[in-house]
Amino acid sequence: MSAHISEERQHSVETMLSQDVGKTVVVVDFGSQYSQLIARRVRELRVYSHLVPYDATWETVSSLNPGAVILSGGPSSVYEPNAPRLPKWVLDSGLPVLAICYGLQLIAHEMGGQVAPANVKEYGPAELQVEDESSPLFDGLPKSQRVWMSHGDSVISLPEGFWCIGSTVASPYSVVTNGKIYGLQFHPEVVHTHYGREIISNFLFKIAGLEPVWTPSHFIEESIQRIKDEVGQAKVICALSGGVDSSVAATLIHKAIGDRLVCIFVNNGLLRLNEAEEVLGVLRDQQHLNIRYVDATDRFLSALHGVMDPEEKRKRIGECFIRVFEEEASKLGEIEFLAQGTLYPDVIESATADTKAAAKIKTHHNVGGLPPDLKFKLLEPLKYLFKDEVREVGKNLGLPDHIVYRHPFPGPGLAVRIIGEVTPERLDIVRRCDAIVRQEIEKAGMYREIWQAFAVLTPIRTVGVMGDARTYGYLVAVRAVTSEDAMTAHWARIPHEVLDSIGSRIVNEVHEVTRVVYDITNKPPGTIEWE
Ligand SMILES: Nc1ncnc2c1ncn2[C@@H]1O[C@H](COP(=O)(O)OP(=O)(O)OP(=O)(O)O)[C@@H](O)[C@H]1O
Ligand SMILES: O=c1[nH]c(=O)c2[nH+]cn([C@@H]3O[C@H](COP(=O)(O)O)[C@@H](O)[C@H]3O)c2[nH]1
Ligand SMILES: NC(=O)CC[C@H](N)C(=O)O
Ligand SMILES: [Mg+2]
Repeated sequence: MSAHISEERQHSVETMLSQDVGKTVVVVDFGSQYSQLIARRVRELRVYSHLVPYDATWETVSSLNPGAVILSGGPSSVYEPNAPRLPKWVLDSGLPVLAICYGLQLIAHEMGGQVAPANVKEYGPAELQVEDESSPLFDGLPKSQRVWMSHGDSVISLPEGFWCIGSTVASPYSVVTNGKIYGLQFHPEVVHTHYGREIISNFLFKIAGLEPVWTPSHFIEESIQRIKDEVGQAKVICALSGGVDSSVAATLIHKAIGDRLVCIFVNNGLLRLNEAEEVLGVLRDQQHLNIRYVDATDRFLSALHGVMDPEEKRKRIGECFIRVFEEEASKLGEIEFLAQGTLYPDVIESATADTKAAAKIKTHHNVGGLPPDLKFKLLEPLKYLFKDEVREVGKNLGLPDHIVYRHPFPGPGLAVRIIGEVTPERLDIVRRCDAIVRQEIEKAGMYREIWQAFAVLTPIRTVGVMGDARTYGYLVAVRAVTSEDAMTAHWARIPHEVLDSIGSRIVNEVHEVTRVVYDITNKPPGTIEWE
């Protein structure tokens, strides 16, 4: 069933893309850490960009209305036996190609050149000398420029028909072309390459001849029209959490269909301190959305009774959400659509779920957690945006900053921040700890720079001493990360004084807790949430 859902979602995303946002730049992902970043850089230049795995078929790619191809870097070496190959469609399609790092090495290797381990491995900055100032790739750029390298292999001989247009001391073939394909040994997508943005821009506009038509406000107008067309005279319920994604989705849909939208905000008993009051205060009273508030605490907590396994928790929560939406819908007459604030990373994950490279990490309640007998059609107007792009749309829609910049909070809520069984007592403990973490982060003026900050309650008990007496209570972990899109994250370098006040406040104010630790795991290898 989930494979079926993912095909359907993939199909509808492709249909929408080809109609509304101009040509797409297809980024072929060979496993680089920066593949996502390449797609973002292209969109920052107002051209829509879509990431596909290296084994995507031409059928998939052609349905995206491609205007150019970018090959990403990657950890493999082209001469290794199982290294990812160049998809045949790349050359057959005749599309303009920008090949970065591993991408360049693949082009050289597969078109008759040679790649070998370099004498000097290059990680970090290098000075690029432009050899051909008349190349459109370097239009308007200086002859010498700082670029950023990260490679152990190098191209040592060029395929027929290629010539060199830029070099560094360690990499003579840093920039090569045959007039249609452009290869770069360095990474134009990282900010350390001083003219990276300009190089990508020259490729898009001067070489591939694309149009910069993809913008947030363009997106708003287009998607309002699209929602009107898709929904017709039907009614929609929107699953609204107060998070930025569903608030932006609901606002767009409200603009499109007015009162035929009813939002459902579910208190699942797994929310943060005062969350229900705050969300209703802002979205109902200030933004004038039509919101039904459903307190389904008992239903969720009894579904979670005795459940220890994280995946089982997520499945039960996903199911409870849908049952609540169904019950509410039945009170509202004929409801055809369920709207959700699903984002592009969810679509990528579901689209690649059945390829050999993708592993199931966890079931996001709004994607993999949907029951097979779902009777609504899904309406997901944000499903090809990243979080920071959604924030930009939100700002353009006039949503207040505290919604636009609100930290993400997962639908399964505090349930995935309690290791082991979820009980009312444990929820109360983790909720109070979480409030302290957030208050201290805000007080330190760090709210915006941090992606998410929260507390996790472990079932471990440890000994302490307070007022000369022995204590024995829970171990709480504090987690704070920085991230661009939650696909990767770093643990946040919070100043020791701030950690100190978080730690002492938790132990002093939440008596059930005797010890606080700080989580210093990046993603990967960790995930942001503990379950
Ligand atoms: N308590 C809730 N009540 C109703 N719908 C919810 C609730 N929690 C989550 N959802 C639905 O699930 C979707 C996914 O949740 P998710 O947390 O990823 O997004 P969000 O809450 O809108 O934004 P953010 O990621 O910033 O928290 C939401 O967009 C919303 O449609
Ligand atoms: O709506 C959601 N439903 C879920 O089931 C879910 N699981 C994780 N998250 C959020 O997604 C981001 C990435 O989280 P992980 O690194 O833990 O996978 C982080 O921002 C998490 O908070 C969820 N959001
Ligand atoms: N960043 C990359 O794409 C690296 C390519 C290849 N693995 C190398 O080390 O040269
Ligand atoms: Mg949320």
